[in-house]
Amino acid sequence: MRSAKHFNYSVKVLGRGEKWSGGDMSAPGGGQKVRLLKQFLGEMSGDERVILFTDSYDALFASGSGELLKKFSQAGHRLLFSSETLLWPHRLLEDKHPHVSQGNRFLSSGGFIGYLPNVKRLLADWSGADSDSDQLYFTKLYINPDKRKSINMTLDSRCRVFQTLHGALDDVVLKFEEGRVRARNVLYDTLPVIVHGNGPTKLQLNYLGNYIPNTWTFETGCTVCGQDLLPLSSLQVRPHPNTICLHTLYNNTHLINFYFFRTSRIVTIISICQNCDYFFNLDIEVVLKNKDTLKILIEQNLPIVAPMITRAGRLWSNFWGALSAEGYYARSEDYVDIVQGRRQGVWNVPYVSSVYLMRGSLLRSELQDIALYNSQSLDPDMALCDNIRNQVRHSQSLPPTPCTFFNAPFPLTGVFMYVTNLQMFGRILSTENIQTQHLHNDLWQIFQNPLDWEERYIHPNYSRILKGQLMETPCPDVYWFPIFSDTACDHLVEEMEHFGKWSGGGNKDNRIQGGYENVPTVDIHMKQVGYEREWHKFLLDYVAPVTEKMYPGYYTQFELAFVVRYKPDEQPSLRPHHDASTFTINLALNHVDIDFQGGGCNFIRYDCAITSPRKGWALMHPGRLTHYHEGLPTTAGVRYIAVTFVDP
Ligand SMILES: O=C(O)CCC(=O)C(=O)O
Ligand SMILES: [Fe+2]
Repeated sequence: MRSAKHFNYSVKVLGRGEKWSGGDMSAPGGGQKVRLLKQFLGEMSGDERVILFTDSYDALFASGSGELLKKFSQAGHRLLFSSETLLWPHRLLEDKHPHVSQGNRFLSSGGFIGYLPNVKRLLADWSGADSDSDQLYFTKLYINPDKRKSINMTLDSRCRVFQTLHGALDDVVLKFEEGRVRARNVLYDTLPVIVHGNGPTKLQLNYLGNYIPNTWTFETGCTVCGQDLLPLSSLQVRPHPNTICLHTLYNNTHLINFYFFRTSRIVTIISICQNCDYFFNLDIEVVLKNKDTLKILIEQNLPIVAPMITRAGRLWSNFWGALSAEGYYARSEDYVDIVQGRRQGVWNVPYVSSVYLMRGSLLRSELQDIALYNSQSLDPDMALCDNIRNQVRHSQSLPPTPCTFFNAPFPLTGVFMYVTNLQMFGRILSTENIQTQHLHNDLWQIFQNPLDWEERYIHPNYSRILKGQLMETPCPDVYWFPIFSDTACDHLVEEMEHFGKWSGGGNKDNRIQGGYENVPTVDIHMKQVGYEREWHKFLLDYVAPVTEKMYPGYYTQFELAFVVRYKPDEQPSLRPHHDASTFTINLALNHVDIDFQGGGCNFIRYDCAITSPRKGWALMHPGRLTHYHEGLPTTAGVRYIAVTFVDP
């Protein structure tokens, strides 16, 4: 309808509101269309009147009536039929088909254009049942030389007017023209006027419909995305729509619950959605960054719409642009452009997951009687989309229009699913290799979900350091900069306390090479809690850029990293010493005056002490020779630091 309106076709829909009894594509049928058309044309007169008939729910217009009539007249016959590559329902009739010099040899009943008297002649002999095959009826007339001649019919073999997609998927591509898009048949080098997604090609038609005739073009972007919006202000009955959110937002500490939530959703959705306006599904692996997401989705006013979210820096997203023959993921030609935002719009796609808004009314009508997430063979998300694609969408009633064009109903219209990338909405977490054995498992997520890790654990002012701001030099060649967030400090301390195997602070230490520690502290090595790889990654990604600024030429290859605990009644201080390092990173994990009294690091040669260490800030200083140093006594509370010896 959108494409018809675009070209100002006036549309008469035949059989609207009537029960369809013409079959469901699983077997020959369609006779109802012929009966309806014959009935309708009975009252019509005019020898030079041209009638275009097309199937309706799976067709779209790529050009206007001027081109249509011109091509019809060029065909040199009074009735022009759509053609297709496949012969059905009776393959034995093949020999009877006239040969064509180029193009499809077989008739397709889904579309034709002709003068009224010829169309009437075509329909004159019909006395079949609604469930009889229209395809067979028309085909028999066509292969009968006398009938063919008297009706003066021919086939549009090279798809100049009608493009059927079944059997021709590889031959039809999008052709972008200035401000408009057409389909191009690359086999016959033609630009069809009507594209018909006959047979199992509905998803391909949806794909083409995302562009044709001007839905999205390079010049205009999306031209329909702002149409038929539902302003939130129009929802006046209740101040807030009765949206149901089954899943909590990712809270960073309970990644693993994702699995639990997934199964619970399948059970609860059916019982909970009795009278909601919308069903909003939000899986636990979704990180929404756009606080207007729900508003935007509601306003988009579509049966099912998902905000596009992606895995940071990857091509992974929560939609598929195409399906493979087996119903699994396939990459559409535009997938990468959509994921990377080079094409922005609201896209009709065969699969969405993780986060989407569904109209509540859908659950009470089209989707009422099905177990949404159930399937014999598919996982719950795929089952949902499969079920949705295969449901009937009750079309909205259209105003009556003058009848120059005909159209027929069909049963399986499918509920459309859309994904919008008009705005940035958020990300999907990677849920692979989730560690569960630690107290703060998210600390370990630096590899899997680096962006989320950074947001949570890196100091908000860290980026200013890289811009050359905020760096302090409290003592000669000692640099001081923010790096860890409060949460990072807390989690690391809590993780260590949870682990609990603090060293005794004695010289004997079989955790290190040689088994002897010259300057022992009460500590736990990163390695002991399985955090060595992650700590190294943290050093590489966040410390090395600072190091390379201050001490150029040194890579961060750490020898030893550990968390030290100072307590008045345990080990309160550390005697003057050199570190076993070229330089050292000394990261304060808690607050002086709040968590402890005293403490700090004193550089003896310079008589320079940092006595007010800041939580989350790191000291970076040479380890030997010039920077002989000591840990000052902690007089109350507990002081924690994370120390890394770097020795490239
Ligand atoms: O207490 C401090 O800040 C100094 C710690 C230290 O020098 C070390 O652990 O090697
Ligand atoms: Fe030291």
